[in-house]
Amino acid sequence: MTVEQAAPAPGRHAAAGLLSARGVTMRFGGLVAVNNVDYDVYEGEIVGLIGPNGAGKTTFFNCLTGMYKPTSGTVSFRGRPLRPRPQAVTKAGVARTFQNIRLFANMTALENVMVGRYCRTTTGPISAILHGPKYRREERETRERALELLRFVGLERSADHLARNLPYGDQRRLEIARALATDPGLLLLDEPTAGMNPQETRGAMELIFRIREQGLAVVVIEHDMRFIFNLCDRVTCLVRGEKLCEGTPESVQSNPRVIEAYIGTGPEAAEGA
Ligand SMILES: Nc1ncnc2c1ncn2[C@@H]1O[C@H](COP(=O)(O)OP(=O)(O)OP(=O)(O)O)[C@@H](O)[C@H]1O
Repeated sequence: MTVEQAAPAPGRHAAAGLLSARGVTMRFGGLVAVNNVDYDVYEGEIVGLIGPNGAGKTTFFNCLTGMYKPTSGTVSFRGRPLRPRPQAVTKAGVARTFQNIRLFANMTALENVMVGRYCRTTTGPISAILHGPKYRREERETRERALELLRFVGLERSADHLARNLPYGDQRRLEIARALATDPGLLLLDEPTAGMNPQETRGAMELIFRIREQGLAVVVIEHDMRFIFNLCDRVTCLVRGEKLCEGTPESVQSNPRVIEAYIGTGPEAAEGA
């Protein structure tokens, strides 16, 4: 498959790449879910990853975040190779949310965000067990930061509510707050508006813009094309595990190969594209 690649907007990519994937391939037995994908994300941009069902988007996210060890290829972040282990990737500064929300259902919203924060705390096991001064200070700071993040995503009033009792859209926001608690430089969102009503979707877009204002880069997988094209600086389209094209929302939206890839996957997608 030939990849059509739009030239980057002048000046936009003068900065060094934040995340860089080269030749990433993921096979499941005989199925090649991701095939030799090169991918770059630059500081402070919002990029979209689109493609019909089964195109390999989530598998690619899993390769970027250490959930899967790619069959071949490399991923680096801030110029350093990323070890394909979720914890190592999080510590390096890449956070993600999941297509199917993965919160601790029986913990409060605040506790969920605090859990995200623990990858940045340094209290050793002895101090934690004895609740020593260092533990208490870190616990207080963790709590304050978690509250700040709940405010940032608009959930401050739900801090003490159990995650499972939150409305669906709020659960998605909570997942984002928990991801932000790890202090990432790059946030990967897998279908952040799935199941949301139009008002919640507008809220999610506004939240992603505010996350970028904090200096983060964001990659978004979405089936809602209007959302993607209104939100993103750049869009990449995957089809059958391969990169079909990449460029500005306008160029991708009007690309006949993208439209063709969506036709046959359902009227909704074709209409959206
Ligand atoms: N763990 C796995 N084992 C075997 N096959 C898998 C596995 N995960 C994904 N696949 C297959 O890899 C292909 C890509 O799936 P993936 O979920 O990455 O696509 P997607 O673009 O995210 O799809 P969707 O938009 O429907 O979420 C599909 O054919 C899927 O069935």
